Amino acid sequence: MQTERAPVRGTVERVRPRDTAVSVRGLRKTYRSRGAGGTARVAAVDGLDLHVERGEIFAVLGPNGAGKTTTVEILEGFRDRDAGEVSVLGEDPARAGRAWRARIGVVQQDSRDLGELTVAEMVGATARYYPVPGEPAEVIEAVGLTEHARKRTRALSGGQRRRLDVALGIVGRPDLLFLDEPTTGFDPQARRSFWDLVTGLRDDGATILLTTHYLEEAAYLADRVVVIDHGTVVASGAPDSLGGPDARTPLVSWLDGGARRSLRTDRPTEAVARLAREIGGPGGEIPGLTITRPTLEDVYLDLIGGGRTAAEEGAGTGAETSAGSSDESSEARR
Ligand SMILES: Nc1ncnc2c1ncn2[C@@H]1O[C@H](COP(=O)(O)OP(=O)(O)OP(=O)(O)O)[C@@H](O)[C@H]1O
Repeated sequence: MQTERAPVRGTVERVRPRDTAVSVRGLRKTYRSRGAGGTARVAAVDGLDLHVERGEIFAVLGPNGAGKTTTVEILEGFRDRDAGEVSVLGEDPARAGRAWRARIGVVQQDSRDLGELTVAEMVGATARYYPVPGEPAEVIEAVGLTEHARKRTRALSGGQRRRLDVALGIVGRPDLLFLDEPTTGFDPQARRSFWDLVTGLRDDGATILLTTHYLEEAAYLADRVVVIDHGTVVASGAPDSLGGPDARTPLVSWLDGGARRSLRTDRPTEAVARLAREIGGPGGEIPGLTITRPTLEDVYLDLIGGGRTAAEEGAGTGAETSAGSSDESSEARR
């Protein structure tokens, strides 16, 4: 369990465990689905464990159908589970009451049916459900909808509707905010301001549980990520350490007689110096040299079995590298 230093009166410090926001053990959910061949059972969530600490942004990643939305809906109290222990802000969502719900903010995957109300009316009406809501005009400003505040919600664009969903999710000033693919349809600028908004909420003490297919979003926002596939956890950790240290080993790549060659090494400077001596042109210039460090997306794709092929990495030939006899610990020919 992670700990934080908590100052105690005087000069003595003690170590205390951080609070838990969400705890899940052995979660299971099976659906019946009807198809041409009769009724089949789909294990959407298959023995899932999660631990989210208060005050962190926690991202749940996984391919389509991995079980993310089912899991999140169970945590939100909107879906029953078949088995497993679930605690959200100290309560079981299947039994929690109105006071618990007022502490939870939800932005679901699908936009709500919005109808005739204006943005300002909708946010104002939603605020009244909560004991200590945010100021509607400030919330509308925070999601960048001020100039559309008097517009009827049915007249909003897709990205503007999504921003309104976010406004409705945060207007109750939740302790725990669920964001299920919140930035789908956002333009790049809106996505950036949304990221600032989310980090601001975290800095104000909220816990955020985010599902997203945008890996750069998870890399930017999340304190920790979990990758799930077929309803179970395949990896978890901080975005920059997911998959273990070898997963981020840099790739040095260059052209040799027209063929692209590459070398994985945790000492790229040394490899480049050797290449410059051995195959470098005038001034030691190495043709087509690139050095890349795998991104969260690369690591994710490897974890779920959709990693880059040698061809995608530009190796093509599988030829041995001239630096291939190096003693670099994590060398791999591509
Ligand atoms: N109401 C339902 N009835 C039957 N099967 C369902 C139902 N909801 C989800 N499933 C199935 O359960 C599995 C997990 O679905 P879920 O929506 O939780 O995945 P997801 O990770 O959120 O996917 P996506 O990234 O596409 O949103 C899928 O195989 C899906 O087809």
